[in-house]
Amino acid sequence: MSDEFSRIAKYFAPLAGEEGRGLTDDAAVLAPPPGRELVLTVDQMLEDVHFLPGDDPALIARKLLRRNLSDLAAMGAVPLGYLLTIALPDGVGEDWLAGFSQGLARDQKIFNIKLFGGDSSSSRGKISLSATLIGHVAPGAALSRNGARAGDGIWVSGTIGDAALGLQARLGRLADPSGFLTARSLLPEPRVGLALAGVVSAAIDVSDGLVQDLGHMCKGAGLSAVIRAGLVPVSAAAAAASGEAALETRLTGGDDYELLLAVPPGQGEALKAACGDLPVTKIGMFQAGAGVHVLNDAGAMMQFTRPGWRHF
Ligand SMILES: Nc1ncnc2c1ncn2[C@@H]1O[C@H](COP(=O)(O)OP(=O)(O)OP(=O)(O)O)[C@@H](O)[C@H]1O
Ligand SMILES: Cc1ncc(C[n+]2csc(CCOP(=O)(O)O)c2C)c(N)n1
Ligand SMILES: [Mg+2]
Ligand SMILES: [Mg+2]
Ligand SMILES: [Mg+2]
Repeated sequence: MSDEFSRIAKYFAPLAGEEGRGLTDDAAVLAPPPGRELVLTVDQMLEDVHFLPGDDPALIARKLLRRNLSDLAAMGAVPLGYLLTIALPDGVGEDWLAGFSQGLARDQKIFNIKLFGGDSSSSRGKISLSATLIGHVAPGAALSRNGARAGDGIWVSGTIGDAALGLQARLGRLADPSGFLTARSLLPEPRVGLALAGVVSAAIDVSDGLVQDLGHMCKGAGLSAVIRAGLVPVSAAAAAASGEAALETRLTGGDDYELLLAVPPGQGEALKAACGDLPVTKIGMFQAGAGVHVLNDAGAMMQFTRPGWRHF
């Protein structure tokens, strides 16, 4: 395999914006857009934790960016660019790097972001990646996950549970004849670009699992949430994987990268207008109290083994 510096020059320098100085300096220099605040977020992707050995490197690259773009979406931020860190074990070849950098290039175009810089290291174990995304918002306009108020509706974008079922399919535990669930697991759709400021009182992206991430909103606001499992939007492919276990996987499995929103009464139509073609669905309400209460179709409280993904 080529060495660190030839890899940077060959695969990463062509992706860099001018802030990255051709990836030939000690750091990047970024002029924030005039009158805007910067929003910074970082998420990692580790082999065997976030992706499977042998997964397509282009899709790994794109999911790495998209997991972070989803956090910018949850903040209501416009993406600018990113820093990339990679640690590769010996054995990872040119093909992998070529595919990985092509994946980055593809999503850089789609989301209008540039590479600012990063760090490269060797790993004695598995592949380790992280991206630090930088975005911007109007001063004071960043959304918060902690701003829900009692009486706000709980709304969610898109469909929930596809990626968690898709991972089960990729592990050979579930049939996915259309490939839809697998695709949702490999390539999430971050909901960037929605004008949610002034419409929602809180926002979070669903990464760990709907129930757990809703729990963060509740804790941050000092409130409880009541949702109906039967209202949580489900894709046709996910609906085909019916049963109690599939429902629990959908509500707690994570990797959705959909937005969970607190929406004041009377703002539902404004939310739909802000989301355009992206479907948004009301699944419950915030109220006084603590914790997340999930009701089944009979109105009984559901219990789950765990509310979502938690690293040990
Ligand atoms: N090691 C760390 N050092 C400093 N801050 C951290 C660390 N890990 C998490 N945080 C901070 O804790 C908060 C919650 O992080 P968390 O990673 O759970 O959020 P998330 O990225 O939305 O979720 P996910 O990682 O599941 O996508 C964020 O403000 C994040 O910056
Ligand atoms: C191989 C493999 N096993 C499990 C999962 C599921 N998974 C891993 S971490 C995580 C939460 C978000 O990550 P983090 O909290 O680190 O940001 C989820 C849902 C996967 N995607 N791939
Ligand atoms: Mg995180
Ligand atoms: Mg998040
Ligand atoms: Mg995240």
